[in-house]
Amino acid sequence: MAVSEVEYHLAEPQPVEDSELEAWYMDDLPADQRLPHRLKPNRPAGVAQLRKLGVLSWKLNPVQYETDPKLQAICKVRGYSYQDIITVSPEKLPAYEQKIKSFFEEHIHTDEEIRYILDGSGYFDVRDLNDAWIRIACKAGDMIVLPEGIYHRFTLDEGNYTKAMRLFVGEPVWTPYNRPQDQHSSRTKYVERFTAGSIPVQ
Ligand SMILES: CSCCC(=O)/C(O)=C/O
Ligand SMILES: [Fe+2]
Repeated sequence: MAVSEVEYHLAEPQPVEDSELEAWYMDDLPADQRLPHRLKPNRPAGVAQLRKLGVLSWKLNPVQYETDPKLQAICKVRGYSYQDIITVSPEKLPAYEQKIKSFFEEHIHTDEEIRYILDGSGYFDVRDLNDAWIRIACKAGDMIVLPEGIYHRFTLDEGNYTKAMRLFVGEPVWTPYNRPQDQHSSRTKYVERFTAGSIPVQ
């Protein structure tokens, strides 16, 4: 079905100037992965910077996720035809220890990673173009898209609980390809799209 102008408008990612998403450069101390790992002093990473890495974000109302016209417009415009809900917590996630370990292994995917936090919170870490870690704090209402080929990982924070919608174009493929993947076609495509001088693609 054709996308209307209203739907295009609703589906636009958060303008960088009024985004509430908080992100910062990480220290590399070997403490619990669920701690914030902020540098001292803190070095924030703005949404404008995340956009240059191809990371998109929206602020949605998680209370109305089943009927939200904005979420519906994003799905229509971007072709997200698949949705499911995952609860990440020691009590609710089968094979919790194994899964949490694999989420935190640095990896890429052959497609976008699209997550909408419905409840709780957690951290998505992404590598910037100089290979430094940026930690993105996601809480209820935050929807983010990590582009194909970006090195990333996920951890719960100290709240130990997140409930997230996973979205996908077509049949989902969750396979992580752990680093190093520098010759993988998804990685080389990412590097070509986002290295300095290139124009970020939405
Ligand atoms: C909050 S969803 C769990 C993390 C995940 O699905 C993933 O693929 C991390 O890279
Ligand atoms: Fe992932």
